[in-house]
Amino acid sequence: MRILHTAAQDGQVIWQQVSLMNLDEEPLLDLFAKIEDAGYKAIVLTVDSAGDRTAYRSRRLLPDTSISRDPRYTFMTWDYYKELQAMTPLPIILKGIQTVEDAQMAIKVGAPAIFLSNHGGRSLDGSPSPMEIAWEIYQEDPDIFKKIEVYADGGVRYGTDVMKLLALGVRAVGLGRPFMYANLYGTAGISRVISLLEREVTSAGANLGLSDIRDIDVSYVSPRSSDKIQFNS
Ligand SMILES: Cc1cc2nc3c(=O)[nH]c(=O)nc-3n(C[C@H](O)[C@H](O)[C@H](O)COP(=O)(O)O)c2cc1C
Repeated sequence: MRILHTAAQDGQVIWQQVSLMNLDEEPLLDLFAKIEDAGYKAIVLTVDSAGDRTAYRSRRLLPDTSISRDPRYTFMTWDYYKELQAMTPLPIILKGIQTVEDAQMAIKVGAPAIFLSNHGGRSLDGSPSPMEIAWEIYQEDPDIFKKIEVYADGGVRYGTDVMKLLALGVRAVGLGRPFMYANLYGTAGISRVISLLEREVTSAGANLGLSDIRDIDVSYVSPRSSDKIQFNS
């Protein structure tokens, strides 16, 4: 944890993801104190994934490394979230929000931000992608995007995925496996992913007639069917 933070560039904001499984290793207050001391700016708490991860494809190829989740996951409630938030001055961002109702509850309990995520589909096959969740939120309660910071990850592969999520009101997106796979080529691989994405986002923005990415809004996208979104051009 400390090593990662030491590697951060000046001004780079780093968050620490935690699962309740970490409780097996150390008491929560100690864990939170370590995260605070190391200089992280937020804690990202995984609130779903109560069961074992499924990781379907790797299970067919690799030895079974599944671990039973801590049974305390079943006690993950909104009240428990409030207790956790009271233990640290750092904002605790809820990761794994998949419905408009849970996004509304997050606002109600005063969460600073939420992460729409299905963990890249590794936890529960068939769970909605962040694009589908963001679209559901936009249709049913678009003010959510104004009331709370909404981030998203899972299946973001192209610049156009980034743009569609931002158009719906998501503030920032995350990518998992593209960076993991690129890391096989070390710094060069990571730089390549960043430059590809940068180019894709820039050219999608230009083709949409945007001069500043901050001007993107929902008028730039429309539904093709209930679960697919296309650009308006
Ligand atoms: C090997 C691997 C391990 C992961 N471990 C965790 C984890 O411990 N906790 C968590 O919240 N998400 C975990 N994730 C999910 C990522 O944080 C992220 O949500 C996901 O990879 C985003 O989807 P993408 O890979 O399609 O971009 C893991 C993902 C991968 C590929």
